[in-house]
Amino acid sequence: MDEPVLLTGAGGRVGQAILRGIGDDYDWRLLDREPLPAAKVPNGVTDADRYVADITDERAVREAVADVGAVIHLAGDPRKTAPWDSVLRNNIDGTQVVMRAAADAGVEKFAFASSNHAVGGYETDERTPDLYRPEDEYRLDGSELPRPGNLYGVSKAAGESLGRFYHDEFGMSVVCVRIGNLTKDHPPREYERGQAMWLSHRDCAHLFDRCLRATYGYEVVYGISNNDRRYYSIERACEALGYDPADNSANYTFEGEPKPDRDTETNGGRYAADGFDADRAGDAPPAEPNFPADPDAPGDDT
Ligand SMILES: NC(=O)C1=CN([C@@H]2O[C@H](COP(=O)(O)OP(=O)(O)OC[C@H]3O[C@@H](n4cnc5c(N)ncnc54)[C@H](O)[C@@H]3O)[C@@H](O)[C@H]2O)C=CC1
Ligand SMILES: O=C1O[C@H](COP(=O)(O)O)[C@@H](O)[C@H](O)[C@H]1O
Repeated sequence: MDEPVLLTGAGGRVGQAILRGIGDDYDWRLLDREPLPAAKVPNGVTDADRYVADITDERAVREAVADVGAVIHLAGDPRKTAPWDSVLRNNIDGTQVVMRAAADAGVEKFAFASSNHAVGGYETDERTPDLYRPEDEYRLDGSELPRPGNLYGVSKAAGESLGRFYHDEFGMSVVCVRIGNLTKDHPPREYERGQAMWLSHRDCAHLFDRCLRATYGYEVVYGISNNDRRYYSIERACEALGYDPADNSANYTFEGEPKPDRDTETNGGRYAADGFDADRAGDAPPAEPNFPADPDAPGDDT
């Protein structure tokens, strides 16, 4: 892609996993409502390419999106316990502002960070916990209707719908990635559900790289690693995007330790050059988070 790529929510966990992996492969515009410290910014990204703005600020978003070829839209409230007023503003209204501005600017490709919680309602009492185990053959493949288990999931389903609209009515290529559970260096510890939907940092960066390079119309795919435990199919991501994940939560013990003789080497450090600090890039969010802490959020694994 010759034109710049706008990454919203660049300072967060997913944004940093992406920048750590493919930070020097694109000309980035980084947008976040929090200023990004140098350690979170790849080399070569100038001050002019960094936007401290809220995604509900239409004017700022239109400025950031001008002349970009693609958008990776991550900014929003990621808490599964997020209240309606927050997801309405940050996730639904914010996504509408970013998608509308992108469509008006003639952006070619738009990758939207959807979530497993858009389909959490399929995890019924009858299906769980078997669903989370390697022997279970039940699969969601992205063609099913959303079935949110919380208001956060509702907001992600709304984002997917906005994407459908901006594809059908404006011709923008849109891919909605229902991200599983991103953690760094090892799958979520002692958490069957999390291990079934683990997305490693390197697979995350690779998947969004494919979203920028592949040719597609409108897609809904699952963003998880190649886990033996899984109830989300990665087939569509492989077929439509050329996704080829490297990691599998089965290569780790239930406690999250690498199993001997398994390939668990992560690709940390590729971008450890001046300024951008790869060792810090994937760390948990800053001590003062944007949103009050999610009581159910995993500890320090992100
Ligand atoms: N981390 C995960 O495992 C998963 C994440 N997701 C989605 O991926 C996206 C990123 O998630 P994380 O990186 O984990 O969250 P995060 O909270 O670490 O990062 C979000 C970033 O967006 C920024 N932001 C939030 N609201 C904003 C607004 N109104 N305007 C401008 N910037 C804003 C924050 O400052 C923060 O830097 C979210 O949309 C989340 O729902 C979906 C599924 C799983
Ligand atoms: O959408 C999200 O999902 C992940 C995984 O969900 P969980 O129910 O296993 O915690 C979550 O960690 C992340 O914060 C959220 O944005």
